[in-house]
Amino acid sequence: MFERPEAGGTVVLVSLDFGSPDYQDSLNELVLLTRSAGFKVAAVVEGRRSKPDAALFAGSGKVEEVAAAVQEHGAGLVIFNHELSPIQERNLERALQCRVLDRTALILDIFAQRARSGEGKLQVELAQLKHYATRLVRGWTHLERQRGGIGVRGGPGEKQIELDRRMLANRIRTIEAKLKKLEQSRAIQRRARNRGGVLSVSLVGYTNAGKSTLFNRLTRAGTYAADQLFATLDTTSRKLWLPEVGSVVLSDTVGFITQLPHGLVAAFHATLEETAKADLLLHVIDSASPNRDRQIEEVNKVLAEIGAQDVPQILVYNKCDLTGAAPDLVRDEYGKIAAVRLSARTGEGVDLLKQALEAFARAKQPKTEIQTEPVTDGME
Ligand SMILES: Nc1nc2c(ncn2[C@@H]2O[C@H](COP(=O)(O)OP(=O)(O)OP(=O)(O)O)[C@@H](O)[C@H]2O)c(=O)[nH]1
Ligand SMILES: [Mg+2]
Repeated sequence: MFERPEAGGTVVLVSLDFGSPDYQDSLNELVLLTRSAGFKVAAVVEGRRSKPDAALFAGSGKVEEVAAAVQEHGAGLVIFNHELSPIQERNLERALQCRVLDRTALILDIFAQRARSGEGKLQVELAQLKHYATRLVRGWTHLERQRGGIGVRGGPGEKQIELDRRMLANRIRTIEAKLKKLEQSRAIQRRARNRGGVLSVSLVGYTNAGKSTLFNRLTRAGTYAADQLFATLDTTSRKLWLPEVGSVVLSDTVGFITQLPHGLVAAFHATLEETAKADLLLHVIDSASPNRDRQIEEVNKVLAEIGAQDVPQILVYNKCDLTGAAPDLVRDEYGKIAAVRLSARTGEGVDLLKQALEAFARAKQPKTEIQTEPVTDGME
């Protein structure tokens, strides 16, 4: 009904507090997401409710307040910090006379802008189609009810929607088949690498933690690093050479975020599976973020969802230039390196991380290959 707003366009954000302790964090994150998508935030309309309104999500007084803000700032888009039902979205667009997006659609929009590789683009398209398909189906049952039940057939609207649904379903199947093929060829590559005994290390972490900056630091590759959420969408892998160990395959991955839409997690499953099969995860943390601990938890939750909870982790407390803490290396009670504090931006502490990788690789080598000294894991 409304055109997709231009990047750089002005938007009004709407965020309602239903009493969740994470409310302020999720609002701050929405502002960052909106900027990352290339929009300017003109106003934030906030409110408090016990539960969403069935028709408009917000109360009608709140919707009037939003409409006034849209008018005042000449906004072309309103973004809700929540999931809207298709009906709420439609009612709101009618009431506000402008395009309305929910949080999921905003994240999908960012993903669509960022995907670079063929596979990444297919994954995003799949997530978008699935998002759209549920809307169409729900819209359809809604129409059906208006027409007086399932018995009434043959209206032109229904035929069109039925056709759209079939086309969508076909496209979804085609994409899924293509993704499956890509996944298989990646599995073959992975097997070849494993046979060669090459260690695989994945950088994981919350979006904006500094994974790509660290990846570049370690490999000197020109991966897109930016102060945006979801700057990286495709898994990039490069070989890194460590003096005592030889080659290591290092992968940069998509960042995690709270309330990542479910369809998206599924869509990126194939890419994230790489992560689950790595020998070691470098869990990169923005130690300067006020939400540091919540973000660590969230990342571990997603790792568990993709079956990577048992892959060994080294925590990388990044951005130590901002916190003022000196680079450092922390061992656990068994002498294994558990965490490294560094700054990917200035490079201080990156040598410690290389040491940690070397120590991990040495400990992981099959015992038969070790001739001179037994593996002690640094235990004494
Ligand atoms: N001060 C400081 N800034 C850093 C450091 N590392 C990264 N940054 C900045 O943090 C922002 C995010 O960095 P990225 O490397 O793109 O983060 P990412 O984890 O790859 O983010 P996504 O790809 O969006 O998940 C950029 O503006 C970086 O310049 C650091 O050690 N110190
Ligand atoms: Mg990145």
